[in-house]
Amino acid sequence: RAFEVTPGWLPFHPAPSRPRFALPRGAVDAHCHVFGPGAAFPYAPERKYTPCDASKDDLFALRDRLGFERNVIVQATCHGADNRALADALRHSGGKARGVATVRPGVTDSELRELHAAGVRGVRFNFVRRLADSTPAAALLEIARRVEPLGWHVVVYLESADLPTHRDFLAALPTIVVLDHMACPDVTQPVDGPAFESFVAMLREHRNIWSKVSCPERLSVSGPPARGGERHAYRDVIPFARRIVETFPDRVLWGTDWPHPNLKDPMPDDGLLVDIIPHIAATAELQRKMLVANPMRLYWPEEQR
Ligand SMILES: O=C(O)/C=C(\C=C(/O)C(=O)O)C(=O)O
Repeated sequence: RAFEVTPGWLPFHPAPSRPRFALPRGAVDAHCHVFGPGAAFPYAPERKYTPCDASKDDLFALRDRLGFERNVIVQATCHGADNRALADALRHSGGKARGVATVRPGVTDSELRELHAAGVRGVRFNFVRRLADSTPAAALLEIARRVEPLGWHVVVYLESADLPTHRDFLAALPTIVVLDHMACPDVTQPVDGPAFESFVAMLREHRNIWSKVSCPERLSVSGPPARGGERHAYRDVIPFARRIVETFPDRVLWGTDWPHPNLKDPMPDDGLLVDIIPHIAATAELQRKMLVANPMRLYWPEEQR
């Protein structure tokens, strides 16, 4: 069955460069997705966009090209709560990928066990207005309570303007909570201004709340490097990510966000995104925590190094 790709959809970069930054051994790309292929894994009828296909083989080829060893594959909203494409990618990863699924309130215990057996270790709640569905907070809390005994955590995608609205909900979650992309701060504001201070204060107050420091390309106003410009870019985002990495070194994760859903021009070179890492995690120790120790503790606890 052919799916009409959303007009203006940007496909992922066809030939990412090899990063100059050498990732530490065991590095994990802790935020990426697989899309379809739609012919085998149909996109959800309730989706808000229709992407171009981005298969597990494409993802694993990118992993090897960039120098990662493992992936955490996050269910994308275009597949709704149909986690078949995700589970298929996990099962074909040779144990090198774990997943974060989307489930609905009616999910059965056996479906949760099946997802766990495939390698799922968390659920995702999406409050970003253009992506969100209408599941009530009480139902999401119930899902969190049901997955906690499995050792799963909750990934939450929301925007900083909505943080006050969801603060109590986040505080009530009984699991580790991982906020996507630092809850999308407004990087035109000061990094020590009131808005980002309240984000930092929340992580300080709740030791179970972690943050991904990914997606500068989504958050940046200053944008990518000029053609042939310096390799590291998104200068306006770096101070925000750096502050979170240095303040909470044991509670940060990093991901490519490949294949970069809903990104407007220009599609980033994933190799260049990796080259930003030393600018947000300035020491080998901070890099090792963010890229290896933290994701291993959360997704492969049984392999604790
Ligand atoms: O992939 C991201 O982290 C960001 C986006 C989309 C999704 O995560 C999704 O559809 O699941 C977005 O901002 O549109």
